[in-house]
Amino acid sequence: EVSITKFPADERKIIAKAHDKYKKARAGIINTRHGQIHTPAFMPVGTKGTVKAMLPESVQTTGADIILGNTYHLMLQPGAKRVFKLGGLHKFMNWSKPLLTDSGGFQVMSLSKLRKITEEGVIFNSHIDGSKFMLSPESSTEIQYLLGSTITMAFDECTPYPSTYEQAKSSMELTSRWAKRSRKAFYSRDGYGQFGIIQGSIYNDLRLKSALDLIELDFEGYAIGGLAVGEGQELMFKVLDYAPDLLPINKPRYLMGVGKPADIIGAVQRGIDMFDCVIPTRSGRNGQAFTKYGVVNIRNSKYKEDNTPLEEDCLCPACKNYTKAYLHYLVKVKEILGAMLMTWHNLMYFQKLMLRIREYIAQGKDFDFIS
Ligand SMILES: Nc1cc(N)c2c(=O)[nH][nH]c(=O)c2c1
Ligand SMILES: [Zn+2]
Repeated sequence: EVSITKFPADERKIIAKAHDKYKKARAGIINTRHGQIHTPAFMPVGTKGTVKAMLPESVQTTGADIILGNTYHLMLQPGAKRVFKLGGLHKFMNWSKPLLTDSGGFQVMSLSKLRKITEEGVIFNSHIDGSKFMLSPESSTEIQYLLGSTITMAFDECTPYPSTYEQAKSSMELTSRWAKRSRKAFYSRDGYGQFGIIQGSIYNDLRLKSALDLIELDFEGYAIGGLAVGEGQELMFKVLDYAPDLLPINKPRYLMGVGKPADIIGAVQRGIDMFDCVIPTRSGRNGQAFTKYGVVNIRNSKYKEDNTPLEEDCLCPACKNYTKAYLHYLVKVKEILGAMLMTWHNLMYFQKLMLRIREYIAQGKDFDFIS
């Protein structure tokens, strides 16, 4: 069963003693068929069955307990049936720990050129060769089963921002109907779980209705969708000031697509347990390193003769064995090693941040740090 195991009662009392602002923060363990997930957790994005520029064993050294795979990409290439025949995504990509796959709906809307939303599902043309596909609650759930996902996401419609109340209402109602069909199509097994995704945009009554609809389906966990879609941090936090409280306290809460360190800290303070974002990997490949001194744009010429590491106390290979001057050079000349080292550092930075947050919560200490 995918369940969140909270700290023993006396440690919970410590958390409760923490400053009000932190009272909703919680640290725990999600137990799954592929191992434990220590929360709050950050999931590196492994879009096409690989965390770009990283070996899976390198991802493991950063401290990641779980990575995310994208159903849309994997269903197009190499195809879910082929991955199943080859032993599933864990074996295919040599990652034995938990895997969460998204439902594919979000990426269909952002990547495929031609698509049509119907009650049945989304009909779309592959962005690769234009061939026609249909993604529905049933087919998305089956594809994720064939991939062997530890945590399957229900098929939803991500309500765009901004949306009128009426638009958000009808989109949320579609997500509720699709959630019911996704839940029916899910093959329930010990140690595997399916998460529902609540919508409702910035409207609290719609968020409540969405939560009530999905709680009825008794998912193993719940995601908050429709955020990190351009609304900005202030509005996102305004929704997070109440939305996590609408969800079962004993089940994991996953904020999709978030985010920068400050976003993560603010969301943990509001009761979120899980995160995924391309920022550490994508920005690493683009030459941006997250450090305790702030973001370092390594392409800046001021680093071309800087013989110091990105962070003197970081244990990643980039910091242990190389200098900013070398990273500057590699990224400038577009050497693959540059992308590898910058990605490795950023993933290590994000996992260190999550580890520190978990420690501070367990000790009932305030954690406003973002370094
Ligand atoms: N920011 C977001 C990122 C995401 N991957 C998703 C998603 O996959 N589904 N639904 C969502 O609402 C959503 C929001
Ligand atoms: Zn480092």
